[in-house]
Amino acid sequence: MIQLSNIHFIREERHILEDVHIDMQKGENWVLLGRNGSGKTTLLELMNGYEFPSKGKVEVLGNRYGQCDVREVRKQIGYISQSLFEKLNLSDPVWEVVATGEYAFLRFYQEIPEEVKGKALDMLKRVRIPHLADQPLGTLSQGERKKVMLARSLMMNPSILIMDEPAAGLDLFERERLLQDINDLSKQDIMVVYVTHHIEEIIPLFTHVALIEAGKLIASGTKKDVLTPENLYRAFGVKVELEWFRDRPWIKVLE
Ligand SMILES: Nc1ncnc2c1ncn2[C@@H]1O[C@H](COP(=O)(O)OP(=O)(O)OP(=O)(O)O)[C@@H](O)[C@H]1O
Repeated sequence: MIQLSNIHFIREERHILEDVHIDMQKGENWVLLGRNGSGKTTLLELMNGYEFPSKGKVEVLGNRYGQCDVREVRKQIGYISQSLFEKLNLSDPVWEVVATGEYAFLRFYQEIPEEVKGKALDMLKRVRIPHLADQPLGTLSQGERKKVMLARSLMMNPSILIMDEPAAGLDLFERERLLQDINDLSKQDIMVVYVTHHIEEIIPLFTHVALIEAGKLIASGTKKDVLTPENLYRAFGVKVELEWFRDRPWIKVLE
């Protein structure tokens, strides 16, 4: 569903990505894991067609970027990021913010059809915040805001859902509630691509991990193959021990 081949991304004489290959197949859900500034968000921008590689090939849902209308491909991709959140209007009621996802608008300037409103309310039920439907977006907690983004991105029934550090800034309770909603996506026919630097966010939904350091791929493949103390040391420069509990990896720092 997403193929990145021989990707190089050079800006201002800096090699930000170097010879990256990742092949994401249907039925898989991926985590891109790596330190701050390793190139994770840049990879997401390439998948969305907001950036183009200096060299290499990006193919998404059978469309080769550069030879297709990227806007058409984007209609099948949900993207959750802080920069998108910042474009939303904090005074709009939550249900309306969710409803805008149906058309990939940022705001409505005309009446919203009843069926779209109904669908938005259903999405809010799905992420367990139906009681917040009429509240202005700006009054919500950080965790609730992330759930609104998730509900909004599901409105257009995407084939791929890309999330850039959705759990950043959440406390343990809020993080686990959000991760539970994301894990529930396993019931749906949707590929999830998730960026984080926190290993414990690799919930059972995720099947594969790409580990990246300074723009280079250290390893990519099934999570049990990639998440070894050796690979994590290469990516994070910290010696760790790793333990699997309920199909989630937990780490102990050794030094
Ligand atoms: N258009 C650009 N021009 C110059 N430098 C860029 C550009 N885009 C990204 N970079 C640089 O590339 C590096 C990788 O950035 P990126 O945002 O992809 O990292 P990241 O792994 O997502 O980091 P974080 O976890 O901190 O969000 C950073 O050092 C960033 O400053």
